[in-house]
Amino acid sequence: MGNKLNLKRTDFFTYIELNRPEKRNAIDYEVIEQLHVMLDEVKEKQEDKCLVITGTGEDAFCSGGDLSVFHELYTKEDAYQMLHQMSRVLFKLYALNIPTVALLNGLAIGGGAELATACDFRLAAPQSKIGFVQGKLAITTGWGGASMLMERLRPEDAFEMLLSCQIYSAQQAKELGFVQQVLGNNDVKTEAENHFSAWRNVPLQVLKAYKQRKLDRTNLSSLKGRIQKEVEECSILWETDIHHQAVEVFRQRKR
Ligand SMILES: CC[C@@H](C(=O)O)C(=O)SCCNC(=O)CCNC(=O)[C@H](O)C(C)(C)COP(=O)(O)OP(=O)(O)OC[C@H]1O[C@@H](n2cnc3c(N)ncnc32)[C@H](O)[C@@H]1OP(=O)(O)O
Repeated sequence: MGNKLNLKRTDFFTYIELNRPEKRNAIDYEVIEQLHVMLDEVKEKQEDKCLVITGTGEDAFCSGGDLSVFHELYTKEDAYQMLHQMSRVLFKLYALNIPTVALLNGLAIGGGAELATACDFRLAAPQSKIGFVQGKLAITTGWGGASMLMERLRPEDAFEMLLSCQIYSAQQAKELGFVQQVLGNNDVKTEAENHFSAWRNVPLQVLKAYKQRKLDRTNLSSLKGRIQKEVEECSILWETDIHHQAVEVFRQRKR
């Protein structure tokens, strides 16, 4: 079996690619652990200029937590451990010292939408769809995505996206300000690299300085506290029968 995550570098872009297309790039424990390691590597490596998070294939960017594994988490204490670990990954990504891009090559669902929210920019292939569907599973965003979404969008639009649990087209997500650009039909990485071509000539120290100015707009310790509350709230909901039943419906749907 291949790697569940790939780290690749071109002359300008550093890619972290989720590589579990058979599970719509769902995130399990190993992926969480590898994301921690890779983000530390990117932060410490002095030459990386722009981090792009994407998924393998054309179906999915990321379908959120791996329900074939996480359905075994039954109590709030069990759920907390996993949710807390992944919320730390997303905070690390949010606060990374270089610009970050979520390249939506397909569906970004549940925790996949949270992962996209942690990035500075979201570019979407035309077939992409985005949904904070957690409410349909009788939980809330458990990785800190709601707090980050409130920072990224007008609070009313963020609130609407979260409450509706709706799956939005790339174009609808652009209208809400979640997606900055819907890409054309060519290879998604080529499209994204063309979109950011003007950045190539900008010195790394300038890119890093502007990223810092962007981060300065957010009180990061306050954001961390809000994310912590989100993790705790989701852990409590995770324990309920209604959540376990909803996950079971998903797991049994093809049997
Ligand atoms: C845990 C944290 C929490 C958070 O904080 O946000 C979450 O992320 S909860 C998880 C939220 N995600 C979901 O509820 C998505 C569940 N998946 C789907 O709704 C659909 O699979 C899809 C993503 C809309 C794609 O639909 P479709 O294109 O029709 O493909 P399939 O449904 O046939 O899926 C193909 C294959 O992938 C497996 N799969 C998909 N998503 C997950 C997942 N999240 N976890 C584990 N496995 C997943 C799916 O089971 C299929 O495999 P087979 O059954 O073996 O064919």
